Amino acid sequence: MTDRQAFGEITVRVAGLSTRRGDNILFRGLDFEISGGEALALRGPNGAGKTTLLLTLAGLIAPEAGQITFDGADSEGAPVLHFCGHQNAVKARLSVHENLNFWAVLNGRTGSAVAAALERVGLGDIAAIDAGHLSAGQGKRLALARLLVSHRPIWLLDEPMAALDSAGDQLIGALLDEHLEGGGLVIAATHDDLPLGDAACGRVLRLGNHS
Ligand SMILES: Nc1ncnc2c1ncn2[C@@H]1O[C@H](COP(=O)(O)OP(=O)(O)OP(=O)(O)O)[C@@H](O)[C@H]1O
Repeated sequence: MTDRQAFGEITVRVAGLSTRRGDNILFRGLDFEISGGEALALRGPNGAGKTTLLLTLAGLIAPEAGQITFDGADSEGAPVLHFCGHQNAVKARLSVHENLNFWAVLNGRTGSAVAAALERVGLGDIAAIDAGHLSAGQGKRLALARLLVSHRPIWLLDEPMAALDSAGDQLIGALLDEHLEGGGLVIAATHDDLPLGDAACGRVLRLGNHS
């Protein structure tokens, strides 16, 4: 582990994974492996199963068959992953600061302070307003700030660049690069290229018949 690494070695191994939604098996016999320092972009047409795969990896949908293992995960059972869905999980009547503080309490204050995380994502000046007033891109920035307040090595991100402006794309690129440099890993459903730096290890997994 180098000085820059925040996490120990971790590998996600997926073997023979099949997941059903309704009557349809969306993917069958899926095998892949991803380790700390790598980012895997899930690509494919609408309905291909990208979100479903993220939900399955997060343990929110039971697979039809196959195994998912997190090698190197803390044997004490400390949470290893963040799941950021395409809905931002924002409570409209709480302030921006209160929303993020809720997640810090729930997930553990193992990363940046709430105020620092809000500054980092560009919401420091509007921390006191009700989150219901946020624009779509600001809501996405608030969701991304959750990644910063609790240190977890595995980030599962659904459309992380959705609604972000070009500065927001640069922000997510910087956050991803730092996370990978620290030994974390990222699996992201996306229709666009992840804005990774040149040094980052980006891979692509295509889902669906038309990809
Ligand atoms: N609860 C459900 N019951 C039945 N089918 C479902 C359910 N949830 C999702 N599906 C179907 O599963 C398929 C995969 O959906 P999913 O959201 O994983 O696709 P996606 O690749 O993320 O798509 P997009 O690019 O549009 O976000 C879709 O055809 C969807 O209609």
